[in-house]
Amino acid sequence: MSEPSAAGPGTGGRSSAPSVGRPVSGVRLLGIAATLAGRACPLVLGVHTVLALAVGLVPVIAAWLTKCLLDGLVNGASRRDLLVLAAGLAAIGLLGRLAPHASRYCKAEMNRRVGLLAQRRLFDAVNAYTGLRRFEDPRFLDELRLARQGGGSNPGQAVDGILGILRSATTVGGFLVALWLLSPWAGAFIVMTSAPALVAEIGLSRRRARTIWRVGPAERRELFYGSLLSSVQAAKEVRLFGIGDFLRDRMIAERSTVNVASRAVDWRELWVQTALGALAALATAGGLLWAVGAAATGMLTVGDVTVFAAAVAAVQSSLATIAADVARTHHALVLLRHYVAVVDAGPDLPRSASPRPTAALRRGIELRDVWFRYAPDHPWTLRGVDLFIPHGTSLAVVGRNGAGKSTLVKLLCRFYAPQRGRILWDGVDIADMCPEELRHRIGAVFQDFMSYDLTVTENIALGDLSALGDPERVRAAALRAGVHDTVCGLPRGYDTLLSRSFFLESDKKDPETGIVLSGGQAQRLALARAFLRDGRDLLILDEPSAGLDAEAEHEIHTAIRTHRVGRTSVLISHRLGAVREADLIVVLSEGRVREQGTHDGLMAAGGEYRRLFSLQAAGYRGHRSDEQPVPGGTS
Ligand SMILES: Nc1ncnc2c1ncn2[C@@H]1O[C@H](COP(=O)(O)OP(=O)(O)OP(=O)(O)O)[C@@H](O)[C@H]1O
Repeated sequence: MSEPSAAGPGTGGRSSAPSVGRPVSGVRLLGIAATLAGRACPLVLGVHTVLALAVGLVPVIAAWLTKCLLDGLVNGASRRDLLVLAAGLAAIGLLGRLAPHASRYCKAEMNRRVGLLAQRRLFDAVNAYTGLRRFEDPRFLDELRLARQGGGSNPGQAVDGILGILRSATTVGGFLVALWLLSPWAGAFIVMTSAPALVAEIGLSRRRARTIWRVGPAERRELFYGSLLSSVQAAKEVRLFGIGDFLRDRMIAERSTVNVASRAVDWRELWVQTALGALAALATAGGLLWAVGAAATGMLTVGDVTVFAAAVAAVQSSLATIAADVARTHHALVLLRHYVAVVDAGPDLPRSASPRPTAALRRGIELRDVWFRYAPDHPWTLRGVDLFIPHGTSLAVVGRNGAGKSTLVKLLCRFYAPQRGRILWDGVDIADMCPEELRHRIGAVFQDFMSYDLTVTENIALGDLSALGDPERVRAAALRAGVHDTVCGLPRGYDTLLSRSFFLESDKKDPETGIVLSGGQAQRLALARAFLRDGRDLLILDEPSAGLDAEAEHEIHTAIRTHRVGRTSVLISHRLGAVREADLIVVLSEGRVREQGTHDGLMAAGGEYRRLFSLQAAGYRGHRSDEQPVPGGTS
């Protein structure tokens, strides 16, 4: 078959680079934040809103009652009226004292509940990505990092910011009405001198958000170098090669880049806010001079001057608070955009609108002219692979590093979609199936298998969660993978935690709090996890014995052979001795099927397989492969 010219004729468009959401307007973001808060805690949100209004009105009512009381005292009002005013002032004072505490509690509770819901939705969305592409896209990883950073708190902060604006706006509105009653010009003057703060703060907040996004890659690299310097996996090489200082310097260089950017924002904030503060102070002084002058000429009463002084201070501080809240809300909304981008990104692989059911495998799996590359600017990894894996047979895939073996099994699991060609499960394109159903029918050990910081039982049972409450099944899988005896020797057997990360300082020396397995032992656990998925239609084993000693490898391959009998399996291994009993051996080279057949057939054919096999066999015997070639099929 000829090489496809672009990323995608036919099915090609399926695996083009993922797009992460569309631009989202601020209003929509606000709506999303409010909806999250409304869903997570409607009652708390309601109470918080009422309290915001009440707290906003308290200073206005208090100032007006004070004015009435003072004017009443000066003008000789009745004792009863004065007492009513004093009682009103006391009640408002009490409300002013208590409401902020209740408001703070509501805010914290709202943040907790909204954060929980937002995190759940974020990871629901992440779990819904069926492919792997997004996790390899640096831009998406930045979005995800910022979404995780702010996803828990930003929706709540945005709503709280809006309530803060509502609270301050109530205060400003109330005092403006009061000022307007005293002198409309005074009100206008105060607003005009305070408004620039709003505009400036919004500008500053935009700049800060842009900076956070711009320094994202540098922060990621800093984290990467930092984790290398502190990870146990890297510690050996870091020390042996003496690269600690080199990595530290790179980490510091990244931090310095971030610091330069954030310092520039802080510096701008400093002088803008200083200028605004000076302007506000001048306006206050000017306003007070005018009020005192007006009182001296009898234009204002003593009470009026009190209201005016309170209003000037309150309007200025409330407008400054509004500016800060607008900035805070804007900042939270800008970061919320990353959360929404991840949540709204949609499927990363095309899904059939009406998926075909994935029935138990009967005939076999066929790859028909499969072409695949990881990105449009990458070379082809698979180039027109044609292959049939009959049901109930074992297929071994061999080939040199980078030949495309692991890629082939990743396509079988539909972690990626081929740009051209089809993979058929009993004649049905797996692209037309539900990926979850397809994967339910597959058991696998991947080359880069996982070790989880969980107990032994959990590490195995993750292969099939229904086994979590079934110790017998877990034990049987461990026995088959040859790790049962090791587990029995652990401090808490199958309940032993396979991590030293979660202990308290006081338990530091207690091995019962957790242990670390050797690489080979961990690999056996991964194998047990795959064996637990007994009865699945396809078993994939990508280098399942790479980390094992010779005896363990022999044992494991015997167990795998027994397990594979009558089952459809794909085994990738560089140890050719381990694959010779496969029903079909395929040699991949540069993304193409070079040879296929049984061990005997391929040895007799005298091609690449025979060359590789002879090379390994000679290596074991200690002489050169070209001195004594291995007789076909018998070595
Ligand atoms: N996630 C990825 N993104 C980009 N390129 C990749 C990715 N994974 C693999 N490749 C490239 O695809 C090619 C085939 O890789 P693959 O892992 O399939 O080879 P392999 O035959 O399994 O090799 P090995 O024997 O070393 O495990 C390599 O050139 C590799 O660099």
